[in-house]
Amino acid sequence: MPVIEVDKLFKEYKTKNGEKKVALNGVSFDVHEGEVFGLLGPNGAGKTTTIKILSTLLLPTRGSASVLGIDVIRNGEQVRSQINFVYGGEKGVYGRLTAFEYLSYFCVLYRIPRKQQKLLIDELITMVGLEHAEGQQIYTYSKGMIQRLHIARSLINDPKVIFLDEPTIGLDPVGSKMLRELIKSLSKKGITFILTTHYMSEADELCDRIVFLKNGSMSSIGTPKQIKEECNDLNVFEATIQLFDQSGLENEELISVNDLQHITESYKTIKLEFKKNLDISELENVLKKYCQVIKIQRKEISLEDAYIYLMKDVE
Ligand SMILES: Nc1ncnc2c1ncn2[C@@H]1O[C@H](COP(=O)(O)OP(=O)(O)OP(=O)(O)O)[C@@H](O)[C@H]1O
Repeated sequence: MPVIEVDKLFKEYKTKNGEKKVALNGVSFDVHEGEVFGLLGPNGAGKTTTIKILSTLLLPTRGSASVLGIDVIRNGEQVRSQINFVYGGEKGVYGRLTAFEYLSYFCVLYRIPRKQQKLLIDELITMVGLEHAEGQQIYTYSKGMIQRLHIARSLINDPKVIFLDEPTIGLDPVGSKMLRELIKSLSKKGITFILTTHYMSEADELCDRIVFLKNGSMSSIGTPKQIKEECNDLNVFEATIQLFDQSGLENEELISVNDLQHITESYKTIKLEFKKNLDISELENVLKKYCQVIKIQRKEISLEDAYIYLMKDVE
């Protein structure tokens, strides 16, 4: 049985001036035990609304959803004891407490018996790699360390499902990497993660499956590989060129130039997208009208390429 079942979820908000805003328009998906499942899409696509409904913070207008077979609408309290969540850039830490004191406070809130608290906190602190900083006040922590502390906090009630809303926002590459490794190791232990992120390389590395939301509806669902394969009429090349007619190249109808990145003053590497299935020599002939071609190669489609391609008509 899936850990999460979402069936035709529909959510309509009423805005302050009385207008109606459809945030979710019939979203359905299942998530399985130990999966890292990504909700991806542009601002306003409905990701946070989905997470809020599944974590019982918001009721849908129509549709149904369950976590571990428990209905989130009728039995929210039972669901809450089985889940937890971490929001990216979360402030709610008490800087003057140490990590140990902070987690002790939450142990009390979660009614963990006093005798078990120390053992549990030590275990969690080790799990998230903060044992060297356990006695330090939290205001001395880096953002990455704070985010790992939030993960430790989210594990206190032994949740089966954890919701992560942009967990690596504002973290440096090393902090992000450590957090991703932590999420992967916890998912191997059977915890299911529902994650939102705007970082496509992160989703590609971390997520077993992904759903792309677009204006409240599902546009694609599958493994990152399956989603990239959906874009089979997208051709991406990378070329190193010496440009003599920039505006000509920018206006060339056959090519869409994604990225104009300086390598040296005279050479540029550009990423090119084609709708038509040109081969490399045909592409080179088009480019030669505007530049000298030093090197050209076909690139594998990244999840970001797929995202931009699949989301291109979002308002
Ligand atoms: N409380 C609210 N009242 C009215 N409209 C809302 C409310 N909350 C969200 N919305 C609208 O619902 C839509 C979906 O919002 P949601 O926050 O779920 O998107 P999101 O995909 O999480 O976006 P982001 O990437 O910016 O976090 C948006 O158009 C948003 O403006």
